[in-house]
Amino acid sequence: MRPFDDSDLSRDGKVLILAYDHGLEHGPVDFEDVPETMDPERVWDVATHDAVTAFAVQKGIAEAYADDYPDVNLLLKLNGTSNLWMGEPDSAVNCSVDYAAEVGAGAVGFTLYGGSNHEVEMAEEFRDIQEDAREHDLPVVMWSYPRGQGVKDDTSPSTIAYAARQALELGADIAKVKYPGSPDAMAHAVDAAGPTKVVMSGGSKTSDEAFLSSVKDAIDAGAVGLAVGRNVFQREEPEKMLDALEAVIYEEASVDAALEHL
Ligand SMILES: O=P(O)(O)OC[C@H]1O[C@](O)(COP(=O)(O)O)[C@@H](O)[C@@H]1O
Repeated sequence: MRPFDDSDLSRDGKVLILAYDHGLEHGPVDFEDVPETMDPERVWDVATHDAVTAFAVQKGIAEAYADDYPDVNLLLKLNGTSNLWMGEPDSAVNCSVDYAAEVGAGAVGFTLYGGSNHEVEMAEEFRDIQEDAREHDLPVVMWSYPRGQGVKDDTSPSTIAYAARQALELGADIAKVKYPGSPDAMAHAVDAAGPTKVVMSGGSKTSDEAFLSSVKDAIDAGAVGLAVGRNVFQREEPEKMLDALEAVIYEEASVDAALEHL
């Protein structure tokens, strides 16, 4: 397993990945609340905040802007699907690890839909990516999202523990999982992941307090941090939410103290 240290994805052993692949995964509808976020440059600017340890984007967004943001740690997502796809969950590999390294990535990301009819092919694709990433010494983040025919409840404690374990078994350095609803269930997922670190997925935009409380619970349960998109960039003042997350994730602040940043 690749050493998890302060040189790449983490700050003081903690992680805050700002995700901005929504234009592909969900479409421009995700930018309607704050229309300026349609412009990738606006969100690259947000990603320069000290709290952000990596910025997750697709290849096209990386190619167009990465050179202008040398201080942003680029996490290149290597597969993705649009919401227009109506089949069983699947995600097309659209970038190689070699090309990610060429574009300047400090880490790579891959979505695996465990339980989908396409799980076998996706796991095989991940094998190549994981081994190529080792060659390049790039950490691998798995968006481990059980989904599809084999999955009844994609956020149940047992499903999320399985998602975390699947990331370990297949060789990911970090498992990005949905919050399973309680600190105990998150702690169980963290146990299941063993040496693979766990980050919580942000999800759709919620109230400041509900969102920060779930982040706090996840950190207290042993998650190393968060991979978040909408709960940051769909706010009018995303930097203030990053200030609040910085307090919760790196400074062990209470939710009430963090809320003062907003
Ligand atoms: O597949 P879903 O659940 O719609 O969400 C996928 C999105 O969620 C993320 O994993 C995290 O972003 P959010 O914090 O906005 O949920 C993105 O990288 C991705 O675009």
